Amino acid sequence: MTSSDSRLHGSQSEQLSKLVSELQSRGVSISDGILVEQIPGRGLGVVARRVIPAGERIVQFPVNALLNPRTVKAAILREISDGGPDAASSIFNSTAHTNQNVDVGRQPKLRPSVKGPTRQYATLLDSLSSHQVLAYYLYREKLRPNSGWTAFWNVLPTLESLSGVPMVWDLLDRGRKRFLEYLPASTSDHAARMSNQFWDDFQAVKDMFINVEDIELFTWAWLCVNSRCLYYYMSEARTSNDCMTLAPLVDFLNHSDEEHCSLQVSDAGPAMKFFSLVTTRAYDIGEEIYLSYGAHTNSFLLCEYGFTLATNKNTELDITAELLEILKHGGRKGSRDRDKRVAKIESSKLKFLEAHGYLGDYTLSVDTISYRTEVALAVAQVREEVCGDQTRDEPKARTIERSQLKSFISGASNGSKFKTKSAAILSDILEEILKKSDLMLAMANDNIKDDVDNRDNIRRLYVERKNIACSHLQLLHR
Ligand SMILES: C[S@@+](CC[C@H](N)C(=O)[O-])C[C@H]1O[C@@H](n2cnc3c(N)ncnc32)[C@H](O)[C@@H]1O
Repeated sequence: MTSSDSRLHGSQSEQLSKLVSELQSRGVSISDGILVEQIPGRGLGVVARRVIPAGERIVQFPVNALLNPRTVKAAILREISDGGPDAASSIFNSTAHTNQNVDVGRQPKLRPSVKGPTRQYATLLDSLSSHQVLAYYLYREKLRPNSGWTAFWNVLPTLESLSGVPMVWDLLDRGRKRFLEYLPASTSDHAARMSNQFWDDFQAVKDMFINVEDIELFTWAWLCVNSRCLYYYMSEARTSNDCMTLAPLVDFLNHSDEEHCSLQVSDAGPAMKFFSLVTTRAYDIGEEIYLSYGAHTNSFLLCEYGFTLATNKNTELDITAELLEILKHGGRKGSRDRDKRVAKIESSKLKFLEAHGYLGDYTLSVDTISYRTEVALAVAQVREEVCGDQTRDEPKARTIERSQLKSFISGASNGSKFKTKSAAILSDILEEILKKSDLMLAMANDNIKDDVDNRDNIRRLYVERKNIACSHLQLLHR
């Protein structure tokens, strides 16, 4: 692997060469067919410097050279066992041992290999999520002049170049907080969930370790982990969210909605386990090599990674906010048509949906309506009492309607009874979405003139919403 000096500024190119040497000294094999380049609009990326056939292993890591909870916890514990109690007190808060916030229930089985004085620290580390432990490790190592991974930290994006992520607009502002007002509701909900998770993680890390004060540095570390980790199964993981690994260099691959490469784990016996990046198609010289980060919509990509795709085959229109509004209040004030069609309802409809596992996540793809959405549309049109418990003296019509609804939810009927009204409610929602999208597009154009990248990302979200709304309106009015 070489770096293309012409397109990387001097020090970055030097750091990249150092990173490659560092990786090779850790047993990582890197194909001579790739180079890292600056790609307009995408930061650094990986490019083919010769023809690469499908099936070529372009990077191969011995698994102990990866940066994941298993390897970083082991590194911290090694430091403690080599340095004794002084080393432990230079890492852990003295209150961490007694901290009531440590959720004992979340601890996985202790690794039997961890014995003796480091065992209590292993227990503490195991109480953190993978994201927390990795973000802490990046935070800490970035500050250490003698870190074994300095060359890696030095080629990671700066916090400023991660500022496409809406969570950062809120956290650090820098004149961008106002962009949040232009996001569709489902995207701002996603950004808010991420912010909450970030603050929980920051608190958990501050509670456990000393010297975690610099919010900007922690934001950088947390976002690097969030946007660069790959899926890697570890038996001690509590959930798939814990299966996170950093694989320096592989993390320079940008995302495409097409599959171009795959990640493989091969096991050739003890101490011979490898994590590899393998091409799944051929590449010509100069072609960028991509990895699919998953079947993600632009809204998801923006929130988690800070970019959107000009064309994305994973499009989706999220109407959760609009439909919940109807389920809660029976539509907006002044929409007489809808008031006629949708019964006035209170939260019993939401309770009913929750009890049946259908509360929230209402989406449409270009040509299909998700089943969850169909169920919510059916619930939106029935009378409130239908969603309550059956009473002894209730009218027969209500009992029949409830059983029709339940039979649709359970899949025993096709819900044809609800179709006409569902179409009318959906049509209203989509017309509103078209109007609102036009308004937001105009406002984003007028008010975000100074930040073209963020403006264009926001614009794409509304263009996508409009396209799906139009396609469904055509289907509904056919
Ligand atoms: C795993 S890193 C990929 C390497 C990254 N470009 C860099 O310079 O380090 C993921 C980040 O790359 C950028 N990125 C990835 N795919 C992209 C794409 N298709 N278009 C624009 N930016 C992309 C986003 O900033 C994302 O958060």
